[in-house]
Amino acid sequence: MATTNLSYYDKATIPNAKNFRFGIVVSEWNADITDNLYLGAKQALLENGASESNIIKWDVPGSFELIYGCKKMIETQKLNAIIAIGNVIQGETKHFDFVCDGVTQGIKDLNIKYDVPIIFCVLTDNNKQQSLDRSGGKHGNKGIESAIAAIKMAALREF
Ligand SMILES: Nc1c(NC[C@H](O)[C@H](O)[C@H](O)CO)[nH]c(=O)[nH]c1=O
Ligand SMILES: CC(=O)[C@@H](O)COP(=O)(O)O
Repeated sequence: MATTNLSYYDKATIPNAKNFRFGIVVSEWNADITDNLYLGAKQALLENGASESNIIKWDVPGSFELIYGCKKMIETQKLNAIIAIGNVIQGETKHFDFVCDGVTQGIKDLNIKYDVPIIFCVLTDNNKQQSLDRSGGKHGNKGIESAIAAIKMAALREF
């Protein structure tokens, strides 16, 4: 089993985020899951020095819209890193595959095109329980993991 605890990190190894400005784009699909991912990410940013006023949150309808939301945020806001938050759960059809692949490729492309790191905080799960387990459940909160990645990448971007 590849899953590790998504929330554990050594605070002593994390750069201070006090001078960084973060964007968080959150999908409204499966909002009970994405809200917990967002709260985990925001709390981790604040615990590592970020100011509440330096965390900009936008909502989009679904994970596929994370692509445009992140693009627009980069083009209109002065940010050090962005966290893209979504939760895609397998349904009856292949739509899951296309949404997951589309948002993955889209966010990858934005990371190549622009000089603002976008962290992939999209849970792509077989069922709801897997989503619950990874948004504050037995496997931790991927929002926390993503916030730490955002801080580290914002620091790397300063080089
Ligand atoms: N089924 C899920 C979706 N589907 C909606 C798409 O993301 C998109 O909003 C729609 O195709 C219109 O462009 N989105 C999720 O985030 N999670 C799902 O489980
Ligand atoms: C993963 C999704 O996009 C979701 O809408 C799948 O629903 P379904 O495949 O049952 O239509």
